[in-house]
Amino acid sequence: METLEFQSEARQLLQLMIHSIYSNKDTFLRELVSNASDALDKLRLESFRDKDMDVDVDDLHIVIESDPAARTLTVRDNGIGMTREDVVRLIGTIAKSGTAEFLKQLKEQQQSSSDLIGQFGIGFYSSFMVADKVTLVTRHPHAGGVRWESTGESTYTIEDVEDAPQGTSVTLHLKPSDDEDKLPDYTEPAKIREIVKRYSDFITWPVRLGGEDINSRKALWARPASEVSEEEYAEFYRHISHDWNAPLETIRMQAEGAFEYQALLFLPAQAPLDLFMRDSRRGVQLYVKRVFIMDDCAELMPEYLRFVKGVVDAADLSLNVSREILQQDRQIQLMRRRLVKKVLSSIKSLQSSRPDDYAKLWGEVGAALKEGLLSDVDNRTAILDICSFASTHSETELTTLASYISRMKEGQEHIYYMTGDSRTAVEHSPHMEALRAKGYEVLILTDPIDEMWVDAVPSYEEKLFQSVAKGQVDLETEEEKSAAAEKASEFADLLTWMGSALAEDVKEVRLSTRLTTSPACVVGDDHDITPTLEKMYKAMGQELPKIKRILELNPSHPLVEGLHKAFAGGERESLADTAELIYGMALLAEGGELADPSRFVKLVADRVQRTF
Ligand SMILES: Nc1ncnc2c1ncn2[C@@H]1O[C@H](COP(=O)(O)OP(=O)(O)OP(=O)(O)O)[C@@H](O)[C@H]1O
Repeated sequence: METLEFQSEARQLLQLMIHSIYSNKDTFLRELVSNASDALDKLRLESFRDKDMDVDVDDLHIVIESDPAARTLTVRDNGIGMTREDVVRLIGTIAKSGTAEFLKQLKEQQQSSSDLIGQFGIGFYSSFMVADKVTLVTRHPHAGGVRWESTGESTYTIEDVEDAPQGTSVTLHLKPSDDEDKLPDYTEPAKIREIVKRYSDFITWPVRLGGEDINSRKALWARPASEVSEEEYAEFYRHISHDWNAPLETIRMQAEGAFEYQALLFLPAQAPLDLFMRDSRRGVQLYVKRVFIMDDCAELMPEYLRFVKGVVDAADLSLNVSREILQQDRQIQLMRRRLVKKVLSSIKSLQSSRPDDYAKLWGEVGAALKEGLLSDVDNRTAILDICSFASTHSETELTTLASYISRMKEGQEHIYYMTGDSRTAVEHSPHMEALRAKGYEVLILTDPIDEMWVDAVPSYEEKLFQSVAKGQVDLETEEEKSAAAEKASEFADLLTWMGSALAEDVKEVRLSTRLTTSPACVVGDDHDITPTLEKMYKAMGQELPKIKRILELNPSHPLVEGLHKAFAGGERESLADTAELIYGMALLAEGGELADPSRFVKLVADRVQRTF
């Protein structure tokens, strides 16, 4: 027998379970039954793939046994089981992405830890909410038996056993029942039956207690919608999503005819913790005629809809279907197209019928949805329809593009936006001045993905998207235009000189029509990438050639007027420093970074000194 230590994250989670703050302790049984059901799915699948595997798959089931005298409860399955290595890896450590983040959040907000536990899904470890010792005996078809035991403290024991049956049994040595601590007597058959009915009724495998099947095993998606209760949907959602919250919306679909399928999909009330982590995700499961085939079926749901959970049951596929076959199957592609349209249209109807729920969903998964603007060109308009953005129209409320357009000023041709790191940075950026002065509304885009899609999506409802930090701002009247032309010729020499003084950093210096109070700002050409995007590329390790933008000066700002005068008076040497200072200030004003901050500070210090 060997005694091993739990990995430190695992130990922390176990402590959390032992001193559980989660009030609904019944859920431990759901987790064990759910794991057993997964193990049975896996064994059946393996037996399809590996014809030589010598296991009996005719009577796959889950058995629950209780012993009131010994105060034990056992959940046993004859599924895939685990090898010794599996046990050490799967039960002794937590490889799940997001664990570290989860534990951090938990430390930060002790209050709502039960919600967080729910979101993370603690699976097997939840046994320690109700047991002071857990024994697991398991055997994988290709390996010998293993016995694992722990009290949930820092260590566990593991040993080989001779005569373990195929599959896994988990025996809980229950803590004494205690009404005050909301710990019922889990050895009582009525209690067990009630929990299984409530949480696991739809499990496709029989769950047996005292020789009797206690779950109805009816696939929810095969039952008439009118007969399935909200609560049943919610439990099923929890089973497949490992989210302990109820779903925000349930979507059902059915197609008859040449290619028959049924789909039961869910939109989450809370984003999965791993939404923006690339490795671990569980999306839509594929079933064929009620038989589980695979998890996370990428062929059924595009990546940007990875928060959609659920089941698709296709009648006309082979049970042996592989990812390769799915990828090439035209019917699957058609089906996926319809599923995507259905999800997008469901979100759209949520938007009009339950705006608060829509807003909640958008807050949770909007940033993922926007990825679709880049990857799903066919549905671009449908995605734009359901997008919401912060805007200068309201401090707190988001706006849809349709309502932006409804507020557009007479003669306004563009949907103005500005990207940046934060709302404050965008609002205070000099680029906004003229638009604010003229009363135009500007969308404030601060998600990293915004930097990308704005370059790819030209318009919405025939209105072009226009960055306020790029290109020239349109002038409205003839007077404005001729006044600007006059100023430009007045400043021409200064601009040329400054252009060459700053040639390392900018490609042009020109007068601005967008500034009212700032002396200067830096703008891009229409097709230049923005500084934020440049930063993102750098963070991903991509070296880009130096991007030079355009420095715009505000000719009515006293600083620029003074510069103009000094230049006309023949001053050059100290003006080179001034030019550099103005460029640096423009960068800082938009929340950008200076190439050489210490040099900038020195120039400022020099100037300030001279004022004493
Ligand atoms: N009855 C079982 N038979 C075979 N393997 C099992 C069984 N129970 C657990 N396992 C293995 O141990 C792993 C960890 O289980 P655990 O319940 O902690 O997490 P999970 O089911 O993967 O996810 P979640 O925490 O979201 O429920 C499982 O993924 C599975 O591989």
